[in-house]
Amino acid sequence: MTLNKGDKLRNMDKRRGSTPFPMHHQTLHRRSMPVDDRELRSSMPPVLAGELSNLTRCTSYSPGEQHRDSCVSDSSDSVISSGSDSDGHIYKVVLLGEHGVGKSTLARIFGGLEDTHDYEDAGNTYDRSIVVDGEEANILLYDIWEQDNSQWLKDQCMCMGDAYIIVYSVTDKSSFEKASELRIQLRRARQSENIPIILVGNKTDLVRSREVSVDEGSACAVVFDCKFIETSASLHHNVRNLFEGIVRQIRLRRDSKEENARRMANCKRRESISKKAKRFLGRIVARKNKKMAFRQKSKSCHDLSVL
Ligand SMILES: Nc1nc2c(ncn2[C@@H]2O[C@H](COP(=O)(O)OP(=O)(O)OP(=O)(O)O)[C@@H](O)[C@H]2O)c(=O)[nH]1
Repeated sequence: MTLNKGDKLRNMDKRRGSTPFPMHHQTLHRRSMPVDDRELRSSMPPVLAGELSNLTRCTSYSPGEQHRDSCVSDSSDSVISSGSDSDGHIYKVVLLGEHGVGKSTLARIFGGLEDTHDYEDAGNTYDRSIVVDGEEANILLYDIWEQDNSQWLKDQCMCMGDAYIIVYSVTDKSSFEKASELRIQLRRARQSENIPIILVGNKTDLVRSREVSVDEGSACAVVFDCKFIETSASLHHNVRNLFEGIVRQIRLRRDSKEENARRMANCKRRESISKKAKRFLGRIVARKNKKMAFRQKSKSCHDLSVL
């Protein structure tokens, strides 16, 4: 039986119900293209307009699906604009990385579509509202990076994000090297900005095929001044921490010190006694280990809740 697009989307809605994200991660709606691309199209070389059409396949919404166009459809929210929605907390997060490292798998988990094999309709931009530290944040996650894209489109990707997730596979050394290159490109493109970036070593479940160690990953993060986490999209390990972490990193840079301190205090209040004890012991051990200055710094790249 052939399903029409509406049926497929309704099915996806059902799958979204089984998302591994916790209940408080409410899905508002999913969009498969950057919001309003008219501005972008008018400013681009004609030959690239077709390329953008492929890139941003537009998906219609199923009738019951909640719409939020009032927040997102005006032209100020085009692909290339960024930062206009900080008050509404719509954060544009862009996935970067070599082919096959797991970007789309991570994105689908985030979008609640991890069970779908209908990649044609899965789209490449996901819009979710998640609650982090007791406050809601809206994330637009762009899974549109392709090595084969034109330089112009790559440049757009480098400019449009409020935050970046650079993914490599721990089973593929060359993807790790590519991740470093991407970090350098990003630094060049956004020189004066302090953009949140998380380096992600994915596919940790493939233990026997590992080519990049945790230490190599964190050392790279320290050198490139970004955060670091290892994930297994297949096992859903650390995926939630990754997306919560990116929200925290954005907030730490965007919001006032007072606001972040208040959040921190709230979090600590909610922390269990065992977590508090762990943190306390961690601090004592770190203080005693004076020779570990580098290690301490590299450890902090694992903590996605601090700068
Ligand atoms: N074992 C394992 N496989 C994974 C993991 N994440 C993704 N994969 C698999 O790796 C393959 C590539 O994953 P994708 O999500 O398509 O990778 P991508 O980075 O989006 O690739 P491109 O679209 O080519 O850029 C797929 O077969 C996934 O099922 C993981 O954590 N563990």
